[in-house]
Amino acid sequence: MGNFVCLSNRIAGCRFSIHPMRDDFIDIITTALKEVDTSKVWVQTDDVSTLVRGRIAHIFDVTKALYLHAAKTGAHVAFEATYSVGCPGDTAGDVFMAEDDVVLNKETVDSIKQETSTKFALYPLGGGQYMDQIYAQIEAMKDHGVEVSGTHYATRLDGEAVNIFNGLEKVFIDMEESGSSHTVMTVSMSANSPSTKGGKANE
Ligand SMILES: Cc1ncc(C[n+]2csc(CCO)c2C)c(N)n1
Repeated sequence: MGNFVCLSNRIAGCRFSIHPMRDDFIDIITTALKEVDTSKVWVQTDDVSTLVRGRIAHIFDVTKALYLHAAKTGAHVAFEATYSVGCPGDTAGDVFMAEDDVVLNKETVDSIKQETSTKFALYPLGGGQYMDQIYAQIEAMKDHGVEVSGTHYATRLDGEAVNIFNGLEKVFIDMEESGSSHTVMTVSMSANSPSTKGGKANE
């Protein structure tokens, strides 16, 4: 994301899966992986998920682009991701730390309109005031033009996927800048779902 300056050189990463609910799911996943420029992250895809590691700006740029390329096919797409920065048990390997925060996919991706339902949960690890940090970041998400609502164990975000990813990136940057030693965030997204938004499956 180009709008924020990432002050940290710490390794960030995201392990995520995209599940398109359509017969051509292989094509949707593999085409999205080819369409996205991943040259500023370390990337590894296997039969379960894809792992990207590098600077925060590129981790969000690449995951946002992959989600949007898959969702723009019109298929019902689910995205499950765990973002992490500053893991004390981490190794310095399996990473590509680009020389700058100049992102490679923003220009092609930020014009894609894609309404998206999201639930995210923030886990500031290793600090005492974790509930205050979580509440502050939920409040901050309201500055990104998305609808923010509470639910059990997560916060729901409804709006444009680009705004949601940008807001989540800002959450991560803020956590880094406030000195959090290790931050984890889980994200579930759904695009083009045939279900009623916010409706309960058992109703
Ligand atoms: C982002 C992401 N990476 C990997 C997979 C696992 N996966 C399931 S089907 C398929 C294509 C055929 O091999 C792959 C790679 C996923 N679902 N989403």
